[in-house]
Amino acid sequence: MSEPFTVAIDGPAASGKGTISRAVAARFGFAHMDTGLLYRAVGVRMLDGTEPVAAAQALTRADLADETRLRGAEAAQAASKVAVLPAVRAALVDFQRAFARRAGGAVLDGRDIGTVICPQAEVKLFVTASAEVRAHRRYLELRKSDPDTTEDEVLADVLVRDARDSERTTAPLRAAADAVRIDTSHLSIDAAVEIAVKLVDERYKRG
Ligand SMILES: Nc1ncnc2c1ncn2[C@@H]1O[C@H](COP(=O)(O)OP(=O)(O)OP(=O)(O)O)[C@@H](O)[C@H]1O
Ligand SMILES: Nc1ccn([C@@H]2O[C@H](COP(=O)(O)O)[C@@H](O)[C@H]2O)c(=O)n1
Repeated sequence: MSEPFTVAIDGPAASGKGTISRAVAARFGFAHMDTGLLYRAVGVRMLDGTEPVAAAQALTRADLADETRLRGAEAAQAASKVAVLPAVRAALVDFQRAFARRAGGAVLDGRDIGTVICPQAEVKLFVTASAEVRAHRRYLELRKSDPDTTEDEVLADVLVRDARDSERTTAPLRAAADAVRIDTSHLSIDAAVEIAVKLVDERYKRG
C-alpha cells in the first residue's frame, strides 16, 4: 500500500467540488470523503430533535445512510447552521484527519479542508462558480426529488448558505493561500476534471 497523499478540495455549494473529487479519486485509486455529508447528518439529527454537539459526537455510519434526505434543501440549511458551532466542528476533526492520512491516498471535499483539516495536503484546490450557475445546477438536481422547487428558491438558499459559511468565526469558507483556484462557471465537467487530474498527476508523480 502506498504512502498517504491528500487532495483537499474546498469551495461553495454546488461549485462542482464533489464531482471533481469523485473523478480524481477514481482516476488515482484514492478514497473519497464528502465532508459536507457529515454536517448534513448532524443537521438532520438536529431537525429530529437531537442536540447538535451530542449528535456530532455520536455520529455513526447509519446517520449517513438516507442519501435522499441528506441531499435535500432542508438538510443543507440545517448543516450550515450546525456548522457554525465550534464544538460540532471539533467533534468531526479527528475522523476527517485520520481519513486524510490513510495509506493509498485520499480526496476530501468541503469548506475547510485545505485551511483547517489538512493544511499540509499535497494538493489543494478551491473550486468556484457564479452563484447563478451553481443555483441552476443544484435546481436541476433537486427538482428530480421535489418537482415544486423553483430556481429562485434554490438561488436564495445558496446565497444564505454562502454567507453563513463565509462569515462564521470558526473555519470559515476560504481558499488556502496555496490553493489552486478553478472557476467552473464556463467549464464542462470533463474540462474541470481534466484540470484537477493534471494538477494531482504532476504532484503525485513528483512525490
Ligand atoms: N462543470 C460542470 N458543468 C456542469 N454541471 C456541473 C459541473 N460540475 C458539477 N456539475 C453538476 O452540478 C451539480 C453540483 O455539483 P457537485 O455536487 O459536484 O457540487 P458540490 O460543490 O460538491 O456541491 P455540495 O455543496 O453539495 O457539496 C451536480 O449535479 C453536478 O453534476
Ligand atoms: N468541511 C465542511 C463541509 C461542509 N460544511 C457545512 O455543511 C454544509 C453542507 O455542505 P455541502 O458540501 O454538502 O454543501 C455547508 O453549507 C457548510 O455549512 C462545513 O462547514 N465544512
